Amino acid sequence: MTNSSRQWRPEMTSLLDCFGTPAVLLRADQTVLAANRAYRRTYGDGKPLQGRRCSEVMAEAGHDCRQKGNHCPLDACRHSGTEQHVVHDGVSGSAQVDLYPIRDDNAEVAYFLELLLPMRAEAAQAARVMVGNAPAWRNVVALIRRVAPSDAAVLLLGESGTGKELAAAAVHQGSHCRNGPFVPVDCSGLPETLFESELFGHEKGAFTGAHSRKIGLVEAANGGTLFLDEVGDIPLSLQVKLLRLLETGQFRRVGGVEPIRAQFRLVSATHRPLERMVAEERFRQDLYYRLNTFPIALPPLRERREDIPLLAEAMLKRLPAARGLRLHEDSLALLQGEYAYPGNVRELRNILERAALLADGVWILPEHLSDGLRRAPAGENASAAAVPVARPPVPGVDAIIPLADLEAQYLRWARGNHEGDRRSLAQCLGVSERTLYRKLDALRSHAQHIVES
Ligand SMILES: Nc1ncnc2c1ncn2[C@@H]1O[C@H](COP(=O)(O)OP(=O)(O)OP(=O)(O)O)[C@@H](O)[C@H]1O
Repeated sequence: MTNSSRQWRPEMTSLLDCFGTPAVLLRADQTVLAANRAYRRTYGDGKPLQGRRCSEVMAEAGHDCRQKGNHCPLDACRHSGTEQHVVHDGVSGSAQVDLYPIRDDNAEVAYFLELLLPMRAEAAQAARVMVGNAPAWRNVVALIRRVAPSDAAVLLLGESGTGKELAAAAVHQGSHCRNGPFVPVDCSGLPETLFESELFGHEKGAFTGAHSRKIGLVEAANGGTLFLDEVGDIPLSLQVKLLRLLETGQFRRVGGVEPIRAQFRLVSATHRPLERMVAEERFRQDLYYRLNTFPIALPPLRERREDIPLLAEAMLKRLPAARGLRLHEDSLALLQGEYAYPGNVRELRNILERAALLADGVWILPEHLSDGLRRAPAGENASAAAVPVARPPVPGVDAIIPLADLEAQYLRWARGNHEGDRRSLAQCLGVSERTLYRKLDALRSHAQHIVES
């Protein structure tokens, strides 16, 4: 089915009107096929928008997606054929953009359904830093959104580097304490002798060296969120003191007599198997129940490999050492390969940081990646990545390959990187639109053949 046969039908608009938030049906070349009332009101000044490109409509409404460096979910969806969820910034606020491919009888993507959900600034900020599109990760984000506005104690469970602190900050941002402080406490780094005074503070002269009164972390978290990181590392002897605080909401500074009241949202995290520790009597059961009102398990990176391109892209943008570096497709294949990432997302960030320092040119190449990664087999699904990966327009100059292969590679690159529609791409390539369709069709059936064989 071609774009021209995918015509507007009245039921499309009426179907979209079932959504309360702005919703629009798009063709692959970004033209609007149908838009609901909320979309027309918010972005179109109430005018009909059919046939116009969504990026133009958004730009006129002050949401210039491209200029602001927002990631285009339609491009990503066209490449991957899978739904996309991103956060876009505009002059009048941020919105979560959900994009779904709608398939025809032949399972070909016929249209794209885009839903825009306006977001509070804090929630948008949290979502932006919590990169990921894999179902397991989206589930984490959905649970955070659900629990954040409540008072429930959240327990984040997951291996080191899976994003527990990031998730704790997102709970804080989405809670009614968001204007208060977010106070992380690394429970594994506190020697037993210091635990009480760090947590509860001390009075002047409470012990040798206590030259002045000190406010503890619990008091500092008053009106905000107390994040107990590595809570499974608290020794048994101190667990009872923490339990008392959580049960009474009160504590005493070391050397003090006055009980002090503190109100805070409690979020804890651990990589330890707390349930087993309770069974082995290494962790108090009553404290476990206090902490564990709402558990959220964070998946290890090896169980959400499809997020590696997105994460890598986001990290390369943030790393000062990356200075516009691009990830070569062979490097991405290695990153998405069989490597187990024991250090999870933190390890991925470290790998990219090191690679950025080693790379001289524009590309991060396989030789810039760590040895452990290079020993693991490369992933087969790298080219089906959710994000269009920057790749050189022609293969390495030191290789002579069949012209037909070169043309196919170049076409794939041109299709992924050209900003305009098919007609303008055909013009740039110096061929007719029909020829371009024929060549792209041949590419598609070749890819299909590879998938099926
Ligand atoms: N989904 C994500 N999107 C973007 N960055 C992430 C994501 N998950 C983790 N990171 C980054 O990975 C690093 C480690 O994350 P974080 O400190 O939250 O992990 P953690 O589970 O608390 O680790 P630990 O248990 O060792 O304290 C941070 O730099 C964080 O910004």
